[in-house]
Amino acid sequence: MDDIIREGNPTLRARAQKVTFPLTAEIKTLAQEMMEFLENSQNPELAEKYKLRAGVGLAAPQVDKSLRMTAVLVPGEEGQPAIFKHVLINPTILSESVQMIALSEGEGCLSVDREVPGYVPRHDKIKLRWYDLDGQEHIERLKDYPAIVVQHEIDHLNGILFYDHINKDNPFATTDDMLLLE
Ligand SMILES: Cc1nc(NNC(=O)[C@H](CC2CCCC2)CN(O)CO)c(F)c(N2CCN3CCOC[C@@H]3C2)n1
Ligand code: NI
Repeated sequence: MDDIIREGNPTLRARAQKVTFPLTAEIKTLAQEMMEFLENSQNPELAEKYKLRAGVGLAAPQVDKSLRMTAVLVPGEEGQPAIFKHVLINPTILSESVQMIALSEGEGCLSVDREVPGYVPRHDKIKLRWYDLDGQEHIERLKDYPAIVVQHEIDHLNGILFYDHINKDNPFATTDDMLLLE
């Protein structure tokens, strides 16, 4: 897994390019490496051994590839299958709920080496369309945690970082109907 780029690298603020099919071998390899990184980062032994920060998502721009591709690995309970494990190519949010939600702990980012406290308001439900490595179209409705992760990743494809959404005047401001996810 090549190095993850940090704030200041212009690639993080660029709009990533759509991926064209058929995928090159290079892009297929990149997709596999991104998912492998997430798997390793969620394995306590490997994360320790390779000094990896844990991740549930990784977007291609974070490894300096300005492509509309992201790997997402939202684990299930111990020993259960993952809740959402996909490489999303050219993902699009087709619709989004009025209902907003935020992680009560705020968010972090593997490309941001500092704590930025505050709620990151996101849509609680999204209807997501993406293409898989074989070019097959998928459409799924996501809610709560998986929806939050996917929105964080799609933001990266549009040059948006999580703290862009934090209220400058009151980082922990909540609208009365905003859900908080523990
Ligand atoms: C919420 C969380 N964020 C972790 N890190 N940040 C990330 O993933 C960034 C993306 C997430 C930040 C908020 C929404 C998306 C990476 N990003 O920058 C990509 O754009 C975690 F690591 C984590 N978990 C819970 C599940 N646990 C399973 C066992 O292994 C440890 C793992 C820890 N939950
Ligand atoms: Ni991130």
